[in-house]
Amino acid sequence: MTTNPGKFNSYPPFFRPNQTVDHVEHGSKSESDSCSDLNSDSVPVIDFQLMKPENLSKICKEWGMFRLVNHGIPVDLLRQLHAYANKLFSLDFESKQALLTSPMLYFWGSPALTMSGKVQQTGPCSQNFNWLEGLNVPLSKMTQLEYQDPVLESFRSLLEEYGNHQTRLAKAIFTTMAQDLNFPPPKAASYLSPPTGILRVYRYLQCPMAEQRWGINAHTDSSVLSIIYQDQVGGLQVYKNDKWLDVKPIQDTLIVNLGDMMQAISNDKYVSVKHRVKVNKNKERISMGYFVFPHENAVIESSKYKPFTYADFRAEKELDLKNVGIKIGLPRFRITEENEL
Ligand SMILES: O=C(O)CCC(=O)C(=O)O
Ligand SMILES: [Fe+2]
Repeated sequence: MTTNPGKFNSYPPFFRPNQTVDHVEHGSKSESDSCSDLNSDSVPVIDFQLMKPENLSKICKEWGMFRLVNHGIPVDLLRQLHAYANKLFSLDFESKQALLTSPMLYFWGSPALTMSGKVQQTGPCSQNFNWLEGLNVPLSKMTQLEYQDPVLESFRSLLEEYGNHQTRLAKAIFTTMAQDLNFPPPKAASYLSPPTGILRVYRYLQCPMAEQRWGINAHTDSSVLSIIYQDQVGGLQVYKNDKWLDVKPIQDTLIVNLGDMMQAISNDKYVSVKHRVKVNKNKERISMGYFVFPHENAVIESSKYKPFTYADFRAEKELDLKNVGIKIGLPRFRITEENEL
């Protein structure tokens, strides 16, 4: 493999090849790697222009995810965003730390951030690091600032445009789901709150021991909906029929994942899909995801869960990450016979 010697200056020191040699022997991926017989072409596809409750219903119940085509996000916008993300991530690590601060915040090692934007360490062991770096971009704050740096300002304005498209898609998809689930309109309005929308731009780093590390470990998203653009490198997998299935990159398509909040508000009719991201020995991967949540204080009422708000869910998740090292998520709120007694 020929690598540009300066290239690893852009990596957080922990992930530079000479730094990681001594982690090789320790630990391995703990999640089962049995892969699905399903062909990755079996990922369901929804045409945004033809979306109807009856097309979405079965897919949301059985898969909790789908590929979205005909979404109307200009291909040129996706290309430009990818190019800018690549340019910014290629800066020296120290420059990224200095330049990319709140509200467009640079982080690395885990996608789990606290409310104040710190990475939540999930235990003392370096094996728990995810092989990624990212930018956390709260959309509500993107219209209120103007960067002096021209590259950053162009990126900000492209992200704002991308965020507007993603918000348009999320509203339309959620409205169609709300029709399928027969939500009364006021409930539907509190369960999807566009001002909570955030973007996550990730660069998954080249990893010399790709077989032993994860880009992101298996998880479900906490969101109502997540909409992901991935480049052509690949690595995203979803869990279906007890096996892992590759979600093959297909140019200019998006991946929609249903999150935990969607599962809860649908009273478990829909599922929050388990997924993970593999890393690559020779290539970096860029993805740009949008995540949207319920209104913070909207009480989620259903027969399967104790009434709770997204704020309760987030607080519980932060505690579990700190104390148990993993997100427990919905089971914390589910009514079990034990809870009922
Ligand atoms: O990068 C991806 O394709 C998925 C990212 C993801 O699962 C997440 O941020 O929750
Ligand atoms: Fe995810």
